[in-house]
Amino acid sequence: MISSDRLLPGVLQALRGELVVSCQANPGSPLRRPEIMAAMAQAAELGGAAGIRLQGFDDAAAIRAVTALPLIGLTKTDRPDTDIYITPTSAEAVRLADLGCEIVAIDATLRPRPEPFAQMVARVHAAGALVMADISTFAEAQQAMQDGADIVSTTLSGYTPYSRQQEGPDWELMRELHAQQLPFSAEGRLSSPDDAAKALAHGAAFVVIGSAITRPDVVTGWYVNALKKES
Ligand SMILES: CC(=O)N[C@H](C=O)[C@@H](O)[C@H](O)[C@H](O)COP(=O)(O)O
Repeated sequence: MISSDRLLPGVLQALRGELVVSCQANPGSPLRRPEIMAAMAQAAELGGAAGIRLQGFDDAAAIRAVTALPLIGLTKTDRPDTDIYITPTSAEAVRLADLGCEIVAIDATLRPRPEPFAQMVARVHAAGALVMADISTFAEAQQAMQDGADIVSTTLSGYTPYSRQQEGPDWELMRELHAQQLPFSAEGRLSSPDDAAKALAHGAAFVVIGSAITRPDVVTGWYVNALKKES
C-alpha cells in the first residue's frame, strides 16, 4: 500500500514507492569526502535507488556531477544561536537548489529559528526546487504543510527532546500522518529491507535509508554491540 495522496508535485511523483539513499558520512568518518559520497551515490543508483539525499555544498556538486537522479539536498550547520541544524537559512537552501538539488530538506521543527519556515519555502520555490520538511511530531508536519512544504519526512523524530524517543522507526508518527493524508517520506532508523517495505505499508510515499546502507562505521558498531551482549 502506497500513500493515498495523489498530489505529490513534480519530481516527488518519480519517487513514489521508491528508495532514496542518504549518502552522508558523519564528521570524523574517513568516508567524509565528496568523491567518496559521489561513489556511494553511484553505487546506490546501481542498486536501484531512485533518489539521493546528501548534505553540504561540496557533496551536492560532486554527486550532481555523477548522477541524474533527483537529489534531496541539505546542510547541517551547528549554530550557537539555534537548535535548528538542518538547512537553517534560505541562503543555504537556495544555494543547494542552484547546485542542482531538485528538493531541499529543511528542519521544520517548532523550535526558535533564525528564519520563518514559510519564508524559506517561498524562497526555495522561487529558486525552482521543492521543499521536504524534516519534522519530529505530527503537529510539526501539519504546520509545515500549512506553510507550503511539498512533503514532510519523519527524519527528526527522536532527535528533538519532546518527540518520541525510541531505537527504531517512529511507526506511530507514520500512522498519524497517513490517517490525516499528509504526504510523507519515512526516514530515520529504518535498518532493513523489511523496515523499508513496512514503511510503504504505513502509507509512506517513499523511503529514505541512510546509515544502514552508507555508514559502514555505524553498521559495524551495531554488530560489535550485538556480540558484546552475547559475550
Ligand atoms: C537526525 C539527522 O540528522 N538525520 C540526518 C538527516 O539527513 C542523517 O544523518 C540521517 O542519516 C538520515 O536522516 C537517514 O536516517 P538513517 O541514517 O537513520 O537511516
